[in-house]
Amino acid sequence: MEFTATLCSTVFVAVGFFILKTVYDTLTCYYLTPRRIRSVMERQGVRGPEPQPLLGNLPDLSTLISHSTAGDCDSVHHDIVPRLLPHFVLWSRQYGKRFIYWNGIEPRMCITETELIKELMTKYSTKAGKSWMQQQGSKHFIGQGLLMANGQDWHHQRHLVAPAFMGDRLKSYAGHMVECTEKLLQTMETEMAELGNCHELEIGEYMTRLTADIISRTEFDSSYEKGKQIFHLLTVLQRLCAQASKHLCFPGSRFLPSKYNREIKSLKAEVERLLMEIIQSRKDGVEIGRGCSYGNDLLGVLLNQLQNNDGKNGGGGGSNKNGMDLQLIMDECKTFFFAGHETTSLLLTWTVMLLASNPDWQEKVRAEVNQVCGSQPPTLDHLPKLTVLHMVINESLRLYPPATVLPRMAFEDIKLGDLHVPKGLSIWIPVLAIHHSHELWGKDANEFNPERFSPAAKKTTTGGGRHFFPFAAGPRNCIGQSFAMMEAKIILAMLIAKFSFTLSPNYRHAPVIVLTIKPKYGVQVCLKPLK
Ligand code: HEM
Repeated sequence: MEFTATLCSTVFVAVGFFILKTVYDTLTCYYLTPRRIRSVMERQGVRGPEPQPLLGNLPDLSTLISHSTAGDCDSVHHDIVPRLLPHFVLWSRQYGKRFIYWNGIEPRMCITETELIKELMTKYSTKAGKSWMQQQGSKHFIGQGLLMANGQDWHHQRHLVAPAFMGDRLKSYAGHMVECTEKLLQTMETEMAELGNCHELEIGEYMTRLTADIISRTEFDSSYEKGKQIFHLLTVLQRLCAQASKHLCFPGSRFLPSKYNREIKSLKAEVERLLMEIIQSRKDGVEIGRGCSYGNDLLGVLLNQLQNNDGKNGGGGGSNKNGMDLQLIMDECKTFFFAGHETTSLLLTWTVMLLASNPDWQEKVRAEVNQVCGSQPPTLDHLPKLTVLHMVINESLRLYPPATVLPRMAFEDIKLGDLHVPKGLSIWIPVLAIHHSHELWGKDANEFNPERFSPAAKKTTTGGGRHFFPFAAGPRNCIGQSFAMMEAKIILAMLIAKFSFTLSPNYRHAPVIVLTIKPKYGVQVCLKPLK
């Protein structure tokens, strides 16, 4: 009897404690922390629009964006900040260069001062990183890979992955890039021969196909066909995850056996099963002595790195740890595909749009390619000599940076210039607005002028790369930057040597942001084969 009473009172106390803790955590997360952050920032003069309870400034933000992007642009111009970031334009005018707004319950401080941005990116690569909200949004299709990792995990992964993107390893991917581009150009030529000589096509579609092909080949080489199948499933999975807001969403709803959740779960399982098959067959090959290394593709480099790490850590590290690292390798494979193919495809698509509407620059690039490469595809020796092409690519990345904002959440209190940034505050860097700033780039900031990236312009106050962050900066910059630049140069050089192109009258200039900057209706160009 006494025992039962004691048990009841213990359970009662435990349940009471649990309820109190849940109430306290909810109150802290939804009310106390945001209030504390707000008052710390207000004391430093950083203010912003009044937030609504729980929703923050999301309703204002979505109204502003849906108005500004309701129609197409009235001409092909590049003054796109008021269209794509109308909230930035409005709030920076009202509250100054630094302001704070609320994405639901998450406070976000927007900063545009490039000195502060560089300090944040170089000094605080482990003390600031990806927020829980960002990680949740992408965990089904990229998991805990490099892009979403934080702190020491990020540091460990960066160390593991870096050799795959450096020196001779990086150079060895050029052959795949040329091969895949040749195949695509051949397809385009055949299609054009069937349809007559001047042929209109949506170039974005072709560029997406090409960059997906290249990343499948560089990641999986001999297992390339299976790689393509995996990436197809990943694309479906990513689209499905993007629909999350249309489905019933409350704490714990992801555990419900709904049709939506089941579909995500089964696609994810299929992707991981196929990836594991490729990894296992590489490991078997080495273990039975058929090969002495895991291969020269990206996956092979990761598996070799893992083996070297195991060797250094005293061999094996236990099956549990090894199992964990294999999961990490699968996550990295998914991350490279996600981070590496759409961004590059958009860079290529916007560059074609810019060159199609600036025929003089198209001609300059073509003359340079012909002079440097002759009638051959570009080689590694040619690439550094394609300086005009390099300037054009940079200008395209300035006007249409695929990653329009860079988010970083402070995991502890940090000092940024004169600002005290409290733990839990997200810092948002509006790359697009910085790249279009008249103050930083001069009066012609919204014009296409690749000259600003010429070696001579670097010496002027508005030229060069001081305010240029398409690949972020510091230790946590884009690991695939050199890969992407090499790929973009090879593809554009080969395309421009084969075809001349103009913008089709059917092209509607309507950039939109859906994670990255996309042309809403694609980019229709008329291609003409060159002799
Ligand atoms: C034009 C093409 C590309 C652009 C504009 C671009 C841009 C960026 C940016 C801005 C970041 C920083 C994101 C952040 O921290 O919030 C980033 C990170 C990253 N990118 Fe790229 N990227 C491109 C191509 C690639 C390619 C080709 C790959 C791989 C094959 C790649 C892999 C990654 C990875 C793994 C990260 C995470 C790095 C880390 O957190 O340490 N990217 N990229």
